[in-house]
Amino acid sequence: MATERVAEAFAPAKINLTLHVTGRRADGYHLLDSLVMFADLGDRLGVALADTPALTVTGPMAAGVPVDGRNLALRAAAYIGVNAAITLEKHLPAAAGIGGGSSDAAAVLRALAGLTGQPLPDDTERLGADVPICLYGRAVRMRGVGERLSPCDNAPALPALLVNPGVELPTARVFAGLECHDNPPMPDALPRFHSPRAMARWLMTMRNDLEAPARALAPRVGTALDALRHTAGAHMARMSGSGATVFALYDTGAEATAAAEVIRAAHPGWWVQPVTLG
Ligand SMILES: C[C@](O)(CO)[C@H](O)COP(=O)(O)OP(=O)(O)OC[C@H]1O[C@@H](n2ccc(N)nc2=O)[C@H](O)[C@@H]1O
Ligand SMILES: Nc1ncnc2c1ncn2[C@@H]1O[C@H](COP(=O)(O)OP(=O)(O)OP(=O)(O)O)[C@@H](O)[C@H]1O
Repeated sequence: MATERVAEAFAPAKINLTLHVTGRRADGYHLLDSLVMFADLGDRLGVALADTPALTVTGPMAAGVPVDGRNLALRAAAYIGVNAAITLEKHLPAAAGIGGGSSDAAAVLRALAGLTGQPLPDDTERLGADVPICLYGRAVRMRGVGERLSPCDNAPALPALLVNPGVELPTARVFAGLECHDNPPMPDALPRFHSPRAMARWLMTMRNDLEAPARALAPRVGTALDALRHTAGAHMARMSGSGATVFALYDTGAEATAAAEVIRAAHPGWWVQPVTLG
């Protein structure tokens, strides 16, 4: 029976600090080895049990987000067979490599599990490759196509700047542009990270294998990476996921905020957000 109770849920941006493409399955999906952390910035949802499914999308990044059955927030509720009325306040750009739709889906699954007492479902990667990591919600290494998770408990909080240069990159097109599908994974054992600087130094020796095809499709990804690398205090800059969002890492939040001002002044149309990753 329908109730008025609304569960509030937060859907943080997912950042792939590394993304090694290590193989390809028979169905065409790629095997990955990726270290993921989450930002203190994300979409905000309200979820209530209802007689029929409903979705309202608002917020600064709502333009162009589907409001019908294509929306992953609605698909997540349908996946567990619950009718839900969902409000989605969009703060993350879509098709941006930071897991917007997957994070919304994970937030809906968590909220509905709380409202109904049902356990979280298995096989959530069928909703989207990033849904299992978004359900996990904190620093994690993902392998396979995203279903093999190992905790990364020793990562320090990382001051970071996220920049999206205003170009949507469909994930499938970026994978299709990969020249080599069998690249080396990260080392079996990850080091212990004692500080943001130590972690950034190690991350510099790792890769995002999707960066080259994304830059070829959208040269503005390269422009944004160059701009970030030139900001004061930036240890490293890399693309997240299949792009086009890029990030840089700093020692302090003050450095990330100062860098944000510099980038905003030079590129007023870009989405620029200082955050902390955890
Ligand atoms: C690249 C990542 O963002 C890394 O976190 C994710 O693996 C992608 O997650 P996602 O956007 O939820 O991806 P999906 O919507 O499941 O897949 C979109 C398309 O990208 C390609 N795809 C995706 C994931 C993967 N491991 N290999 C692929 O080849 C497939 O063509 C797929 O049809
Ligand atoms: N809740 C949602 N928020 C944003 N886009 C959504 C949502 N549900 C479905 N979509 C559709 O999914 C497409 C991909 O958007 P999404 O934000 O999930 O990006 P993504 O780059 O695939 O994320 P990632 O690859 O990091 O998982 C969008 O173009 C949009 O049409």
